[in-house]
Amino acid sequence: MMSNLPSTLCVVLAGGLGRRMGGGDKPMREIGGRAILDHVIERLEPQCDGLLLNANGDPARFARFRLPVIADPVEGYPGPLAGILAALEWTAANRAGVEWVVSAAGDCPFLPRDLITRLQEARLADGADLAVAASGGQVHPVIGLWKVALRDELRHALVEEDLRKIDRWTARYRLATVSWPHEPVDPFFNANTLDDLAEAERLTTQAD
Ligand SMILES: Nc1nc2c(ncn2[C@@H]2O[C@H](COP(=O)(O)OP(=O)(O)OP(=O)(O)O)[C@@H](O)[C@H]2O)c(=O)[nH]1
Ligand SMILES: [Mg+2]
Repeated sequence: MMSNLPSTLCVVLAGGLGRRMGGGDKPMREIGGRAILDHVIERLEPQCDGLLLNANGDPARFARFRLPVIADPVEGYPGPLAGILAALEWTAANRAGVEWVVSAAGDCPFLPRDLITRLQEARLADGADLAVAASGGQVHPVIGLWKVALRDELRHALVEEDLRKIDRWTARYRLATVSWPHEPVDPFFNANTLDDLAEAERLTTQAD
């Protein structure tokens, strides 16, 4: 990262089933002639010290992105916390010294270009363990800054306690919340349905 903030990896969460869109990989759906994942990578790559892709099934379908593809380390599609756990455990095993991971959803084509800086700065300013993003008065806990050292506690919560909701896990820690303006385009707009894809196509001309 081009600052004096701590080294931070980024994980793109693409581990969901995309049921509201009829299944398949939402990040591979196209907007403006490119996969949503291309938009996500273009926005995140300059901000971080390495990108990971969390996805289940055959990693070969993502080969052209040339990213490490890491599967959920727990079975049964328990939700985005599984992808966050995958990233924290991968980072601990493969990138010694990196203490922070930012997660972003793979269906968000307009992510802020200052996402990591602002999450890290808020976390430091508040003396927090974690930070999450918000816009338009809504918190988006899938987009957050996570401490690698909390991986065992997260694994315990997921596996032993069957905890699923991100909010229920973050409530256990000191949490910073960082808001972004949602005009002209909500940077956390996410494409969940085919109608959302059409909406994203319209918004792409207005996004920065
Ligand atoms: N690793 C992992 N990520 C998940 C899981 N479920 C959802 N996600 C991710 O969490 C983010 C937000 O989830 P949704 O927008 O609901 O995506 P989804 O679950 O694929 O879609 P629906 O089935 O329509 O709800 C997306 O980036 C998903 O890829 C899961 O079980 N494992
Ligand atoms: Mg979504």
